[in-house]
Amino acid sequence: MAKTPTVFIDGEAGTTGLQIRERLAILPGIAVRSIDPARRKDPEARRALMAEVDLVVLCLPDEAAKESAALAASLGDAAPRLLDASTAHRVNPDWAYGLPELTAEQPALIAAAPRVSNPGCYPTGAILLLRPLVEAGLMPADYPVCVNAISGYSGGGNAMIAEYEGRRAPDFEIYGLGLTHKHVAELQHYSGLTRRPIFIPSVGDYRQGMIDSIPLHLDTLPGRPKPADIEALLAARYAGSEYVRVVPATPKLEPQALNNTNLLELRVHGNEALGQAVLTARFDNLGKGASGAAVQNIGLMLGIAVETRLPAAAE
Ligand SMILES: NC(=O)C1=CN([C@@H]2O[C@H](COP(=O)(O)OP(=O)(O)OC[C@H]3O[C@@H](n4cnc5c(N)ncnc54)[C@H](OP(=O)(O)O)[C@@H]3O)[C@@H](O)[C@H]2O)C=CC1
Ligand SMILES: CC(=O)N[C@@H](CCC(=O)OP(=O)(O)O)C(=O)O
Repeated sequence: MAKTPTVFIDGEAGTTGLQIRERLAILPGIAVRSIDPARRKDPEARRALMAEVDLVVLCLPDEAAKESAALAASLGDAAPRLLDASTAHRVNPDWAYGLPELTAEQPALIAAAPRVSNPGCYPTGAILLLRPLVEAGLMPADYPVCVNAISGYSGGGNAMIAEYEGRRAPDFEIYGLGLTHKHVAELQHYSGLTRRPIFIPSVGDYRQGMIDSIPLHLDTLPGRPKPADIEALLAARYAGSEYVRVVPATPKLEPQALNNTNLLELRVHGNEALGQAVLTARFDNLGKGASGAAVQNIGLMLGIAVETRLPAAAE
């Protein structure tokens, strides 16, 4: 009988790590190995456990993720495969980008890669909206894109959760107004844009759920497409996708409807007479934006079927 693959989640007590652990706990095809909590930041203890497992999932701040990747590399031939949930390696060509829906080839690249970087929450939705348009020539690569987004406060990890749940944070705020948010690099790179997009995130007083929205003046696009043309392009691109769905436009949209799932909905809200449209992507920042996506990638990397929903949502 084939050996059950083993996984160590480095950072399993954090927001993302905990949700990956909960999802993996119900899978019979994977054995999760945990570190002694007292030694969870001890490099030697982490390195020793890395040597014993097939796959390490990094759910750490960027600097700690880089340190962990170096610890794994120091094991040479005994190094485990890595899946990094942080921002540290997302545009590093030595790491596969863990967005299986990016291209037809991406699932096979992820399945074979020694190192995979899980995408950022905000870029996941924006890339899935933009890349097909750029590839089809419907949007020029140098188009001046603006992405607005809202996240639940769990997107800021344990520190932001404590601020909101301790009533020490505003009900709503926009941020990243220096225009240098850490997600812009991967958003631009994997969308295929040559001009740096403007990205304006915001966070509200609710735990989880995310919407990216991208306004378009259709008369500035080649061929002046109608909203229905864009919707048809996206629908054809994601036909048959297990998790990404193109669904009808709605006059209003709230961000929490897909929580605890790995689903992502794309919409084209448009007004043909005005020549304007807004593209939206709705998903769970902790689901397809983090832990659900990580479990999807773990399934591809280990070649096993996985359940990407949280156990409560799967009932
Ligand atoms: N939350 C989200 O929606 C998303 C998060 N991510 C990314 O996932 C990663 C983890 O984020 P998140 O779970 O939100 O963060 P949290 O702050 O909730 O968790 C991080 C965990 O890492 C631990 N940790 C910190 N430094 C070390 C270290 N040197 N060695 C071992 N453990 C360490 C922390 O312990 P302690 O608290 O004791 O310091 C904590 O348990 C980040 O890179 C984040 O950017 C990605 C997508 C979405
Ligand atoms: C609300 C909030 O603060 N969100 C975080 C993004 C979530 C995150 O940490 O994302 P990645 O690890 O995927 O890059 C932020 O804007 O920095």
